Amino acid sequence: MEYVIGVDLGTSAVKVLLVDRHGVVKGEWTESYPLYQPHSGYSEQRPDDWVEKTITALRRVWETAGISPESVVGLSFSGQMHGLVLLDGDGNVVRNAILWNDTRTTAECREIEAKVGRETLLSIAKNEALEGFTLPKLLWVKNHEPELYERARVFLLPKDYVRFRLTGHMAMDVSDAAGTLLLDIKTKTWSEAIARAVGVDLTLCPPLVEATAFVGTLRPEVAEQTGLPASVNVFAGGADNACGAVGAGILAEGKMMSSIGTSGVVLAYEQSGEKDFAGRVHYFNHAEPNAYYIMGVTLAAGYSFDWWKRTFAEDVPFAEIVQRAAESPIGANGLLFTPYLAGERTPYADADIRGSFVGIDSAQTKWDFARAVIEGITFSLNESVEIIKASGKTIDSVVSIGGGAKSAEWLQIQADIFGIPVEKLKNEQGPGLGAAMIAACGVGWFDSLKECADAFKQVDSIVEPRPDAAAKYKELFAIYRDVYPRTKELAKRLKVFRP
Ligand SMILES: Nc1ncnc2c1ncn2[C@@H]1O[C@H](COP(=O)(O)OP(=O)(O)O)[C@@H](O)[C@H]1O
Ligand SMILES: O=C(CO)[C@@H](O)[C@H](O)COP(=O)(O)O
Repeated sequence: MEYVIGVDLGTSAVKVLLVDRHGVVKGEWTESYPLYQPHSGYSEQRPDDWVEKTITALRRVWETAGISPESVVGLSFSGQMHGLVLLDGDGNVVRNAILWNDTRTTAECREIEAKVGRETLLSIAKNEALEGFTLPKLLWVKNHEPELYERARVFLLPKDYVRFRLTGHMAMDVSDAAGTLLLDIKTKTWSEAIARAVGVDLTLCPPLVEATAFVGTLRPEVAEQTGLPASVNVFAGGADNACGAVGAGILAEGKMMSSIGTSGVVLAYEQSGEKDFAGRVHYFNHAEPNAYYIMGVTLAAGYSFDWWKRTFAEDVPFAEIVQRAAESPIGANGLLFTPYLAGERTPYADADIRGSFVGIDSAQTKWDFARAVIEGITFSLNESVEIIKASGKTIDSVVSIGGGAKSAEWLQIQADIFGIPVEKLKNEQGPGLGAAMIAACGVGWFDSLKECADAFKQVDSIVEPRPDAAAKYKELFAIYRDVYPRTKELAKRLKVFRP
């Protein structure tokens, strides 16, 4: 039997999957690493932690599966998007990576809008200047750490850096480059117009490859450390949401995915790169060549759930929290939560907003608060569902992946709030499965990602929305939507009191 490996470099951990020709996950290994948040709105990681933990996971995944490493024929990647990794001329990291959920770069976003022009930016990069994207981070380093900026010779994104360290191949895949604000989405080339307008030297931008491209094999020392054969075929891989979409079979019009990871994402397939969504949604190149997707992002989805668990129920497993929360009624006995713990992107591009509990009553319990957090995260995702529906797409079902897909109770809440049937997959493994599928196609098991998805994707169940619940959530969603406009100025005034 032959196997492929999918490496998902997430925000909370690197997750490595060993997958056979039938799409069966024969092994998995996860290694976590720290997130550094020295100030409110700051979010950094050490790129060498990613490399160290990925190498450990690559060895443990085949060892614990009890297979011969010689039977691994292909490997690819998915990774957290936008994170800035700056390298010097020797390929050494010059500073910690500034991540996708870091919101320190509001001034740089205004600088990009002033120098490039919002309409020009939207026509080329197809996305608004948002704090989470890479170019604002690059300009922040140029503005605030000029000596580090001077040392930098190239920038990479998280998974591309790990792949560079494992193979020696320096490149960035297009689906991830789409989230930098420097890529011309239609031509899939670095935009000279944007770079020149903001004063960034295009030589900082690495070569571009498609997510499906063969990029080489493992460095001998990496083969030694991982126990994998140096001859393993390595394929570029894609952005985590593009790979999540591949794994969920979002490879045709009308398909939509809901992913509750550290971030929350609602994503829909888009065949054309020529449309104009006026920046209301993210608009990125897909991991499938010459395809695209649109998506809305809740910055603190699983991150809000993590925060609540860490603060109020540290020793209670996630699954038990969700079960206890499900015992609270719809609407959590009159309690609403907004998940703006790290600012927000969709539908409010607001780095200063922070979360709220509204309606706190002395009769409410800890589990009402847990339910309010779960409902608030899902209401936020529903804002993106509504935007995608309003863009004219006909969506007949949504595939749920990530932490929110791990429990029947949260799947039901998604169906009731979205008002759309929710597909639960048998082998839901998030973006890592999409990365494995890229490798499976690359080694010739399938002729296309669509053919692979048809073979690998297995629907376990479809959760239907319950009319009575959906009606109650429609009322609650209207109240939820009133919270942002009524708290955004308060959040700005509270900013001076934040750490
Ligand atoms: N059993 C569970 N039920 C609900 N949510 C969960 C469960 N396990 C983990 N989570 C949530 O899922 C998130 C992790 O999802 P994952 O896709 O692995 O994250 P990432 O890719 O961002 O590292 C965590 O933030 C956590 O809040
Ligand atoms: O910023 C985005 C997408 O624009 C996030 O989706 C990141 O890509 C992080 O993903 P997770 O760690 O939540 O999977």
